[in-house]
Amino acid sequence: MTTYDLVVIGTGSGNTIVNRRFADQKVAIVERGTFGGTCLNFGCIPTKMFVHAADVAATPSVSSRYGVDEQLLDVRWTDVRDRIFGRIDPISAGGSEYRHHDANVHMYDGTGRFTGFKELTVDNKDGSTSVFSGERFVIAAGSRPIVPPIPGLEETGYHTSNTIMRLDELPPRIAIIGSGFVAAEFAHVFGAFGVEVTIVARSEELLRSEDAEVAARYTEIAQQKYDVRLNHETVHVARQDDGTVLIKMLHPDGTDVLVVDELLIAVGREPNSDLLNLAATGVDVDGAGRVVVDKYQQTNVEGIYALGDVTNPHQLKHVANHEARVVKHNLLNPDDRIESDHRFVPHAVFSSPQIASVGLTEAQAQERGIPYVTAIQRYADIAYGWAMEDTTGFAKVLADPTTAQLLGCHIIGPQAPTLIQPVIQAMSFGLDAHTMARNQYWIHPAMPELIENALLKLDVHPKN
Ligand SMILES: Cc1cc2nc3c(=O)[nH]c(=O)nc-3n(C[C@H](O)[C@H](O)[C@H](O)COP(=O)(O)OP(=O)(O)OC[C@H]3O[C@@H](n4cnc5c(N)ncnc54)[C@H](O)[C@@H]3O)c2cc1C
Ligand SMILES: NC(=O)c1ccc[n+]([C@@H]2O[C@H](COP(=O)([O-])OP(=O)(O)OC[C@H]3O[C@@H](n4cnc5c(N)ncnc54)[C@H](O)[C@@H]3O)[C@@H](O)[C@H]2O)c1
Repeated sequence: MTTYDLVVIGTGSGNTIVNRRFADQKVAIVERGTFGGTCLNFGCIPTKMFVHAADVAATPSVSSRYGVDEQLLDVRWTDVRDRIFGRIDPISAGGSEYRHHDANVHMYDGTGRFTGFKELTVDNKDGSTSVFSGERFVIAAGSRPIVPPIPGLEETGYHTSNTIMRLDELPPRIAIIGSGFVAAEFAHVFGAFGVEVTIVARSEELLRSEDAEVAARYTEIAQQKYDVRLNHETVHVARQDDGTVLIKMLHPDGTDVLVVDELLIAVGREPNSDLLNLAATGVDVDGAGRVVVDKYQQTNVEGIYALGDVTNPHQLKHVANHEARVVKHNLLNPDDRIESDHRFVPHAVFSSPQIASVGLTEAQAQERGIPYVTAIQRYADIAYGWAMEDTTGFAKVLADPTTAQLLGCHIIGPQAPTLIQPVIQAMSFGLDAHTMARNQYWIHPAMPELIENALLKLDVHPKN
């Protein structure tokens, strides 16, 4: 049986590990789906390309406020779609091609599963089976959309984020079941393109894992743009004779029905660990199916590392990339390993409006008994936000009252994912709010004044 020095399962962030520094090693890479993984093919990149097109499509709806009258004439969906995938698909194909001709790498196109200690069997797409072993492994198998057990769903047919971006035409109406990242981003995309969007949420609020004030503000704004059904549990779906989809929902006051043309399921993602038969090699998973790793990203089996959505609860590309860098270093420097850093993991939702967050929410600070003060700065009260006539956006910061160390930041409004970056930097390097606000210039009248003013408002009293 062939033994590889290194076996990587999954070509998302896992693929970034194998570079020239592994040229003297015999490497196997295994991929069951589209080369390049979720972010490139089904996630971050195409969604943000659609979001950008949606932002452009949405401008006429607000431009008159500035004395500029614009009209949205048409959204040529197939052109939008084909421009995006016309740019993405060749990157995936090129990556695959490169790996298939990589001198020290054997690329397996198939599904891998462990069949013994450090032994992998791959069911190749061409119908053949390969069995080999590895000295060391990287499990980078990612996650997949959860499909809830709603009666009628399988027979009716539905989309997930894997398929929705490749629709043949824009539907007149779409229902999105779920109320998290995917729901918020696709509601913006389809809403801006003129589709009637209904969000069906089990919870009483959208984006409920955000800071409460941000979630409340987003929900309020979403209710003005879309048909938002809160506290609605979908109990049945069915395809009608005319091809439309009938959705039946239960809510606290009774039942509700909805008829749409397409259905998007967006209720979270589950790790792909169950495809790997990890018990055969003795790797532990937790109750949520995540591969358990230590601070070096190593599993309980020496030489088997894991990274990304298959192991961490964040399910974000920048986290998968960070972990891939840690794993790469530790594979190359087994006697001088480094630890991954999950202290301040930020995220952004590219919805309308945009949202970004890092650190503790107020509810989390309260639950953990951490003393904090907060300050809120509205976009409307800083020069650029005022110029834009933004009326709904704000930044909220949390800090320790005695040390002024930043504990969290939550922003809803224009440029939120960019505005939050200096706060992530300050938290990562221990820069306190007081020093951050006062000991540097803030360009006037640029949007980061939102952060400067929020920091200045904090009632903090550092001793030095
Ligand atoms: C719609 C959407 C939008 C997103 N937007 C963002 C964003 O804006 N910013 C952000 O930070 N994150 C975003 N994410 C999350 C981000 O895409 C993921 O966190 C990231 O791609 C995870 O990388 P990974 O390497 O862990 O897994 P993946 O990229 O999923 O790679 C895993 C690979 O392993 C393969 N595989 C699985 N099992 C096996 C097996 N048994 N054998 C062989 N191969 C296998 C899979 O086919 C897959 O290609 C988004 C996700 C979605 C769905
Ligand atoms: N901008 C980004 O970084 C970005 C964008 C998209 C996706 N992602 C990643 O992908 C992951 C998956 O996104 P997502 O939106 O599918 O998940 P999510 O975890 O963000 O939200 C899922 C929502 O669905 C609700 N839900 C669960 N079961 C339900 C059911 N049966 N019926 C109705 N609602 C139900 C949950 O309460 C939750 O609010 C995210 O957690 C995120 O990590 C990131």
